[in-house]
Amino acid sequence: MGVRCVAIRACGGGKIDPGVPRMAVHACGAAAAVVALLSAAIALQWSPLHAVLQRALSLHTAHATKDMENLFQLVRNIVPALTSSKKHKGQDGRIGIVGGCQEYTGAPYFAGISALKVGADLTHVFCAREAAPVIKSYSPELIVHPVLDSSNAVEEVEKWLPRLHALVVGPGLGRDDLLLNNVRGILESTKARDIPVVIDADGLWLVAQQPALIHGYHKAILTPNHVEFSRLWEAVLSSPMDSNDLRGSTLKLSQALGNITVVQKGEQDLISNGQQVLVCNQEGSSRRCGGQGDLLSGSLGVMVHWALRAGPEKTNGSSPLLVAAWGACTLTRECNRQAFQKYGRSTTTTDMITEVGTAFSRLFTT
Ligand SMILES: NC(=O)C1=CN([C@@H]2O[C@H](COP(=O)(O)OP(=O)(O)OC[C@H]3O[C@@H](n4cnc5c(N)ncnc54)[C@H](O)[C@@H]3O)[C@@H](O)[C@H]2O)[C@@H](O)CC1
Ligand SMILES: Nc1ncnc2c1ncn2[C@@H]1O[C@H](COP(=O)(O)OP(=O)(O)OP(=O)(O)O)[C@@H](O)[C@H]1O
Ligand SMILES: [Mg+2]
Repeated sequence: MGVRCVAIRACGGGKIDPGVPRMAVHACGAAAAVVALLSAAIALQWSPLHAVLQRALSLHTAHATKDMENLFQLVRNIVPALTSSKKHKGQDGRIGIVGGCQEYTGAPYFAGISALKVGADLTHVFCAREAAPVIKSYSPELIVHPVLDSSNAVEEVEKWLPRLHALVVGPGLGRDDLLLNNVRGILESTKARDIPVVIDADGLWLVAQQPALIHGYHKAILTPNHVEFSRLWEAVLSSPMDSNDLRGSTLKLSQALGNITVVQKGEQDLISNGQQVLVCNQEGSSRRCGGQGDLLSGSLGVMVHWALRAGPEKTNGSSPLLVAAWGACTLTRECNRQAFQKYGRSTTTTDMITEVGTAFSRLFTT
């Protein structure tokens, strides 16, 4: 806005004319714009308006900084301490990942290993038969169940559900009808047991086909990327999306889905439960390799368990799901930043996962 006013001044007028076309403004020339920028800066520096703006901006910055500090503290509050000798295996998280098919084996691996690296004790991957040996070969850390395309898939997963603290549904699931139908049954069972669920990737495809499946389930978090968000919007809202108001859109989508938590990933991650919107703009990088969303959904699976277990005193009355989502977004972006510093253009999601430990300590360990 400031630059635009300045450029209009350079055209000879002292008044701001909102009707001046941008092209006309640009035609004034770069040199004039530079002179104008300098003179406007000097003029503003001396005006009382400058003082008011300065104060408003610093107040805004102070509030934003304070909010940010608070959010970091809330995430720290939910992280389980590693000081007790009375811990048993599984206590800090038994997380299920539902995904993995013939085409996609990397995504469920990324989600599962990220959950472990963040601090879960056990990760179970429920995938299609063909994907299982491949996923197992990536890592001995994951427990892999080749059940998702079997005729009794829902029963097979139900056997494990009572032992799981959270489910991440969708990474590398694909869009095969048989698999999607089984996942529908698994989601119904998960809701009936009140288990928190993170829905990502092709799990969101399923939700876009059948929003009622998740509508109003308060332990659900959806993590759409840009395209997945638009798809969900079209499925549940009749009005066109305002792409200039992404915060408002995230809030509205959450409301339309019965106030479930929505994380719209992008240049900034926008997180809403239909009542408030949190923004995560932790520095990342411009490297947009595939799999970063899987790192996010796997991390979120653990953090949502921690946040719900910690209870509202630890999150200071804020929604535990919002706190968990903000924590997982911040962590993912920090992993991206750290990996990019080391590997630049060749950064891949595997490099980001290597950074989870140091990124987590840097952000959330006091
Ligand atoms: N190594 C693997 O196995 C991976 C598998 N993946 C899986 O691949 C399947 C399809 O996932 P997709 O994310 O491709 O979903 P879609 O098939 O819905 O495609 C989304 C498309 O949108 C594009 N896109 C994303 N963000 C955008 C933005 N801000 N602006 C414009 N375009 C944008 C992407 O390039 C992609 O082509 C899922 O099952 C997913 O989990 C991915 O997670 C990536 C890694
Ligand atoms: N333009 C951007 N600038 C900075 N960070 C971004 C940008 N777009 C996405 N991210 C970050 O990358 C992470 C994954 O988001 P992305 O949109 O790539 O998910 P995705 O498409 O589902 O990924 P995946 O390839 O795993 O399916 C999020 O933490 C998000 O904050
Ligand atoms: Mg994705």
